[in-house]
Amino acid sequence: MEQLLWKHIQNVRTKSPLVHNITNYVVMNNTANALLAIGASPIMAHAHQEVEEMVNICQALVINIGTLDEYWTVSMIQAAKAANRLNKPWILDPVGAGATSYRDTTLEYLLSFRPTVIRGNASEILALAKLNQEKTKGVDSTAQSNDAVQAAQYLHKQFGSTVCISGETDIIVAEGKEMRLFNGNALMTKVTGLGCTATAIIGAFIAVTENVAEAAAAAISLLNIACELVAKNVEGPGSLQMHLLDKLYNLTQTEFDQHIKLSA
Ligand SMILES: Nc1ncnc2c1ncn2[C@@H]1O[C@H](COP(=O)(O)OP(=O)(O)O)[C@@H](O)[C@H]1O
Ligand SMILES: Cc1ncsc1CCOP(=O)(O)O
Ligand SMILES: [Mg+2]
Repeated sequence: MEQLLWKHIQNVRTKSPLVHNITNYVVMNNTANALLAIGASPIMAHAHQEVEEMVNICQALVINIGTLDEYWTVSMIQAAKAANRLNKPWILDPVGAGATSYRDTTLEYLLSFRPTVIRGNASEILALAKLNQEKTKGVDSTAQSNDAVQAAQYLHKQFGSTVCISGETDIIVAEGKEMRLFNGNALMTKVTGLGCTATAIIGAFIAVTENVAEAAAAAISLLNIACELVAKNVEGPGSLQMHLLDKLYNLTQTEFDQHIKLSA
């Protein structure tokens, strides 16, 4: 499995897929840079006049509802609809699901276009499956990944999506499959947008990888091993964020093989 995942990483580096992102103001620059660092080609575009055409030329679409507003919601729906019609792989990041009814209504509509992958923290996955009535605190999780496995299975059954629950352990739920990934570093929770970065990177991997669960596992392992290695030599979140781009860019197969921890 580990060798297979490294092959997917190399594939992204050589094929350089065009990844269309409709994401939030907080992370736009960071996620574009992370996509470039792993070898993909990002484009951020949300104008109603061009969204459908953009989905047509890209190899994958990323929709992230972090800083929703009326105009962007329409862009997201146009894009998700087009991806579904054109059979393009697309990933949904339900940032802050359950925090407000506006987010939930928008997410309900987006889910109807059957995202290839859904990636969120445990609170968001729980809210999305409407299995808990508690309010999400905001964009950060108040639950553990394990608590959301049933919710992820429900979402998979309902929408056919591969579901990635992020946290200290990342869990990937797909058809008859549950993978657990144990890389990463707690300092990652102190840098905004690393969940969004995970989502964008998965977007690049589903563009070039047929097996969606493997694509997600390769993407998450790449990000988390890079952070883990960088975290050893940094003083705090600021330098983690900066050095992460370098490590995403130059991570070697030896480093990957020596550090990857998963159960498939
Ligand atoms: N306590 C932790 N230890 C190691 N890695 C973590 C931890 N918490 C989150 N991560 C990693 O940080 C990234 C973002 O996850 P998370 O914080 O759950 O997302 P979000 O930012 O959307 O809430 C994921 O790649 C995840 O594996
Ligand atoms: C803080 C914040 N507010 C709206 S979007 C956003 C970024 C959330 O990023 P992540 O979910 O990756 O931590
Ligand atoms: Mg998030």
